Amino acid sequence: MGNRNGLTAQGKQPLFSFGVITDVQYADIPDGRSFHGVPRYYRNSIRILQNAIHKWNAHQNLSFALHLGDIVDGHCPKDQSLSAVKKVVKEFDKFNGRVYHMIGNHCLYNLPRKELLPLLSIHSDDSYAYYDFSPIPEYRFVVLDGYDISAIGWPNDHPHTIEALNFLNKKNPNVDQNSPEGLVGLERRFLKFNGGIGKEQLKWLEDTLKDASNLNQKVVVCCHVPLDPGATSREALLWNYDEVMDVIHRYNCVKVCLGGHDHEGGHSVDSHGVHHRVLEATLECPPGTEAFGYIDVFDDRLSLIGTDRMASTEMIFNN
Ligand SMILES: Nc1ccn([C@@H]2O[C@H](COP(=O)(O)OP(=O)(O)OC[C@H](O)CO)[C@@H](O)[C@H]2O)c(=O)n1
Repeated sequence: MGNRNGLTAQGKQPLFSFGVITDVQYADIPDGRSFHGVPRYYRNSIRILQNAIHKWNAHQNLSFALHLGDIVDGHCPKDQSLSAVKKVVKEFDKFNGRVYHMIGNHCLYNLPRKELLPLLSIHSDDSYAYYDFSPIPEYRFVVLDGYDISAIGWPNDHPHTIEALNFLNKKNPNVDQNSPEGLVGLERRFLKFNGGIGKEQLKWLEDTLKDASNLNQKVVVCCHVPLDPGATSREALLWNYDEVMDVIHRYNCVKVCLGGHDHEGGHSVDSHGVHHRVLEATLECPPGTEAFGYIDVFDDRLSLIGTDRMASTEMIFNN
């Protein structure tokens, strides 16, 4: 990975670079399949993570790494959830740099937020999992909590569980609300394994983007659940992706949105020129294949250098 003098093929030095991987979804169980029959390799995924970290460390110039969510799988036996999360975190700890996590539905099938967030080094008094950081003054990363309004992860009597269940009951009449049967077009996103961004978080996002604009920072928004229908299947889209994108489009500072959750991955450029890159999942890589990468950051583009099943992607900003 990388080249001898740190220059890219275009001959320019990146401002900084960072590692990316998503949907490790580890569990110490035999291989299985998704609901739709796609093979899933629960044990192999941690081997891919080990290889990713080996390559990231060999690169020697990655400032940090991002895991876009779903650290363990929902099929992990519940008496092993804690040890499984700790085992994957221990692997991430071997990376010579900070790792930023976000939460996915499978994390929340295993552990309640209160237990999960400290393990992922997401420090929050109220169990919300949104935060931002700035690796260099010119760039800011905004990490969204896509399960803020969610039927999974909060205590049953939490206002956000109640809001999510009321919302789902209006939008999805199926007995199994993980099923999109009968839902049409973009309404197929109203599934229990997705979630939404609540009012407070939307306000925080708006304030953060305002601040970033004042500081002349470029912003990368990260969320486990994708934000643009062009980059994902309709069934994997954030419930209120439209409200979130309305906020994002009010500011010119957001250049790229990164996501996970939709295991095949995807890339789109939306009506405002924002790139959406949904990353290919580790879990569905057959043994002998892999999916991870690193991103070189420039003032005018992000350049994803993918390994194997993670496609390389040039994300050039429109202004
Ligand atoms: N039609 C369906 C689809 C899924 N389920 C069940 O819902 C749970 C979550 O599904 P899963 O595919 O494991 O979710 P991922 O987060 O790994 O992937 C997201 C998708 O790629 C988005 O399209 C699980 O228990 C399924 O069995 C269901 O009941 N009915």
